[in-house]
Amino acid sequence: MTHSAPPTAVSRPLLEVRKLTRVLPAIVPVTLVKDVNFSIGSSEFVAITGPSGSGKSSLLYLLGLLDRPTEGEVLINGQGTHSLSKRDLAHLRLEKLGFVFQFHFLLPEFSALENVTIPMQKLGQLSYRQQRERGSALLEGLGLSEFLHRRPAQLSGGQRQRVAVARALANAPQLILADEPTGSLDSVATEQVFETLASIVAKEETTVVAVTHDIDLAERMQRRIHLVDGMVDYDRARDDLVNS
Ligand SMILES: Nc1ncnc2c1ncn2[C@@H]1O[C@H](COP(=O)(O)OP(=O)(O)OP(=O)(O)O)[C@@H](O)[C@H]1O
Repeated sequence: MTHSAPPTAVSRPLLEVRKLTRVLPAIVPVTLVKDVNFSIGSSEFVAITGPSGSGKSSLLYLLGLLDRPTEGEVLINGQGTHSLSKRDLAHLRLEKLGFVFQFHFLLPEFSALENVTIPMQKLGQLSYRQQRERGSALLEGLGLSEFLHRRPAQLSGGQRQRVAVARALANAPQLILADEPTGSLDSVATEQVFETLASIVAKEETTVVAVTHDIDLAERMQRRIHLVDGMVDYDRARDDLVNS
């Protein structure tokens, strides 16, 4: 049920989903996501919330083009994605999307800086020197200038997750998708990572969509899409923004 209108009507939204449905085939099919519709514009900070098993991660995987819907589609900058090949989807992900997961998934044998340059190497648009410069600037911008050459094991949990955020920003994505980005962190590191994501939205003109169980964090984001049983229960702007 929709309790109030989404905050912005955008003519050509960054991300749009129409009648998005994902059913797992089985003797008794499992519906992960059902008839989900919304649009998300630039520089939005959106929480996806809902009870355990409500389909939050499944929805995020569909938004990130890591899984394909059974029905409906995901549009990025107004372009449909359903007919793209695996290779085209991979390129679109590399160029337009950044991912942050609950666990950092940094490569342990590489330094923070090397981890951040990996997506740039894959995209192949910058020289080695440019990659190092951009990687250093991203890490410095996230308060990690002293840790460029440290390996993940030499960093705290919050520092590792901020390196993962810098890696997600490597190719200047329009959209960052985060699945429980603070789920494995203590309260101090949670605050650092949250502030990092908020600053990206404010400064980089990047949209962040984050699945979270943390209702206090969700209420500090600009918009909340709440799922129940794979469906949108409500999609609303933060109250103080609605009333401002
Ligand atoms: N591969 C699978 N096979 C069978 N059921 C699955 C599969 N993947 C997900 N599910 C089920 O689909 C539902 C939605 O899962 P999903 O992980 O998207 O929910 P969630 O809201 O992210 O949950 P949580 O908050 O616990 O991480 C759950 O009931 C889950 O058990």
